[in-house]
Amino acid sequence: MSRTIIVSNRLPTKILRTENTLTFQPSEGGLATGLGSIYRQDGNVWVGWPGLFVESEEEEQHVRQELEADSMAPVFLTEAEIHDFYEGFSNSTLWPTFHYFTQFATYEQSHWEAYVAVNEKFCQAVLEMAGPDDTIWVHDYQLLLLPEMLRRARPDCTIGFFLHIPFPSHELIRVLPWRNELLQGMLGADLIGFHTYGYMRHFLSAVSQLLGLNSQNGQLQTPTRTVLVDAFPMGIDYDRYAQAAASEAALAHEAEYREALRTTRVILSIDRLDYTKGIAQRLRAFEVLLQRYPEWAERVSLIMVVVPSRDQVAQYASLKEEIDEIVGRINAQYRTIYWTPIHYFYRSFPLEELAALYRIAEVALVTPMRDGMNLVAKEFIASKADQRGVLILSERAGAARELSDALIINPTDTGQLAEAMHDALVMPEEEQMQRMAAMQALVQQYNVFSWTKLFMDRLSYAKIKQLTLATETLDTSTTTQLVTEYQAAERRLLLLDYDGTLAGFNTNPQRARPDEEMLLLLQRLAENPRNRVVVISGRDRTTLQNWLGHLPIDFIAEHGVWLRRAGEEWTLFQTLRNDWKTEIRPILELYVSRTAGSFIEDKEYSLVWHYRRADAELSAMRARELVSHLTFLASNTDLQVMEGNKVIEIKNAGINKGTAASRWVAEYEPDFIVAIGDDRTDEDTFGAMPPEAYTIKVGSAPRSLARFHVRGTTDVRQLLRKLL
Ligand SMILES: O=P(O)(O)OC[C@H]1O[C@H](O[C@H]2O[C@H](CO)[C@@H](O)[C@H](O)[C@H]2O)[C@H](O)[C@@H](O)[C@@H]1O
Ligand SMILES: O=c1ccn([C@@H]2O[C@H](COP(=O)(O)OP(=O)(O)O)[C@@H](O)[C@H]2O)c(=O)[nH]1
Repeated sequence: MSRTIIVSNRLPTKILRTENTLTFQPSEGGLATGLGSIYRQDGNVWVGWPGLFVESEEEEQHVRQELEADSMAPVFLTEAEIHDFYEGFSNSTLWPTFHYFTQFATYEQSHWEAYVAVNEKFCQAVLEMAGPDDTIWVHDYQLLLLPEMLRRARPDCTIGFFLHIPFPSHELIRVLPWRNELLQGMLGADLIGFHTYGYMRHFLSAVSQLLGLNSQNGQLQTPTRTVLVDAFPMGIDYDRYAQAAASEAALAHEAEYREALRTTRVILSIDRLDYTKGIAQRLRAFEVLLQRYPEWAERVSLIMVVVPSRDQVAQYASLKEEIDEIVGRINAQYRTIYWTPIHYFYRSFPLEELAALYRIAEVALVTPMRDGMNLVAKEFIASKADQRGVLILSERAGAARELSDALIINPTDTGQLAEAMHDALVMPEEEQMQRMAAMQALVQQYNVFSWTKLFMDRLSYAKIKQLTLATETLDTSTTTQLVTEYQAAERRLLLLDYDGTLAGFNTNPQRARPDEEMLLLLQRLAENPRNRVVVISGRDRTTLQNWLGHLPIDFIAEHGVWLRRAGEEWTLFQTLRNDWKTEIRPILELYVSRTAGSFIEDKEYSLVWHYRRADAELSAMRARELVSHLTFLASNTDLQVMEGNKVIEIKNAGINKGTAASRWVAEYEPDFIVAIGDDRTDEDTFGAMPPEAYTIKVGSAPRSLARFHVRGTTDVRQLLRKLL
């Protein structure tokens, strides 16, 4: 039976050692609490770290058995690994960078090496248990390399990846020395999910700017596969929190707290200790509230739960000291015999006590500087059976994209936050209920179960999409078949595109000169009297002549405008005009001046706007604009607009690589054809070939007319070598 293997750094159960006994208890943190409700279904299993350093093999065995009985498989980490991988790379490099706190980020090579090694450790653990039909669902920033590692070991397996923290602007990602490896690691997945569309947009932009990979509607083309990218705002187990809040135990705790607090009204804040959560700023805002509105003294208290977290990381330890200091100062200044302004707890609470806190609070303060989602906000909403209560929510929490009925604030604006607290305390009940009802409907419907289903459905869709889009890979057996047919044939035609096929791309096209090996390969292939080798390119004839003209090969240049048979003169495909250039060139010049890095190539019978060196997003936008502008001008003329790989070309209509290549097929009457190309313009060649021809697309091949695809220029070289 197929099942889902959830993989995250932390398991939903953590194990504590007190003297000689081990205690198993629920982990804190949104990932563990959120997914805690789903992993036990359908034979699923959760792979992760149990938070314990085992001291003997027997202990390891015992822990493994206990966890296995509850559908978990532990990955044990050593103290050194936790230091370098968890506290180091995960929480001192990635966490601050992804939350826009680069001033706290460190860049240690040894931490990176530990990160790679621990991701490999997780990879081994997953591979040991994953069957061919299992779905692997990798979670979060601690395991960014894992999808690609798994993909290398199991090319066909189904892998989903979800990032629980923000994905920041490309400007922050580019600071990381290991940025490309991290992005490549994520791209091993079939589906990559984020909490919000904003994070998804940043990711696609980073992938485009740093790896040069394009996407359309969240569909990303890597050299080998189509990867889907989408936004899935995570929900909570609504009923669990609603039921906990209605439980006898929660009511009893609430009664206790009420008795102790007497008539004091309650503002609540609950977070892990983290500088991203805006705890210090929130305390200052509470102080501003007491200064601006002295009438709240003795009438309102802040109950603040801070759950210990990552306290071995220096920034967390100093934040703890800062919070202690601010709480001490405010309490010392405002406290009376009858009233404590801030009730501060530095520990975690069991579910029923948390539920009682959610119940008793009239206002919840969720005011992070940055937060992937924030589940506390949603748990507060689920706990409010009587719909009274106000949520104050930071605009920089992922949850703010959904919970627009909260009072949305900028967490750095302490004045605004203090006013929001006042507004919340005086908000009429009717308005509270209206806002709360709307948020409850949303949080109840988009819960963690619907979130999981949506993700899993989309992951299946990603797999189907890959199958329908992909052309067949030119694997060992099809290559053997190709070579066998080639060897048996008498009249072979080899149509080879140049850029992206024979040669790799260079940001300066004039630098993509042929290397010695390519020249030798073409020479030797063309020397065989049974072969006709044609380089079929969009390049101008002068460049092709200079680079390859001494070889005994044929040429189709400028996408079919100029033709040359080996040893003969260049001829035009048909009579052409180029008087149109005077009108079109100024338009292209306008786009060059508006798009830094782009330039014009003036060929004999065409004009080309190149944008490979320009900013990816800006030039993609300009390219759309230019195509529609040129297409409008070209209508009712004999001109055509062609889109290639980061180029837009305008030229005489009716001529393309396909029409030119057909002339070779008709004249030469080959009994074997191989046509290789990487570009939109090579599709014309593929489309013009008879069905038995070996048409090969270089790179991933959504909607290609080619029968096969290979990954890149290295594979092309290998294939040509095999033909010799
Ligand atoms: O495992 P820890 O180092 O103790 O940290 C706890 C978790 O913190 C982060 O939670 C995130 O996930 C939540 C659910 O999606 C989300 O609401 C929150 O905004 C995130 O910060 C972290 O991403 C997890 O990996 C940690 O386990
Ligand atoms: O004493 C506590 C306080 C909080 N939490 C839980 O910790 C999670 C915090 O998740 P959130 O998404 O708000 O932030 P994260 O800590 O993951 O960054 C929530 O589910 C809380 O219920 C907990 O288990 N024990």
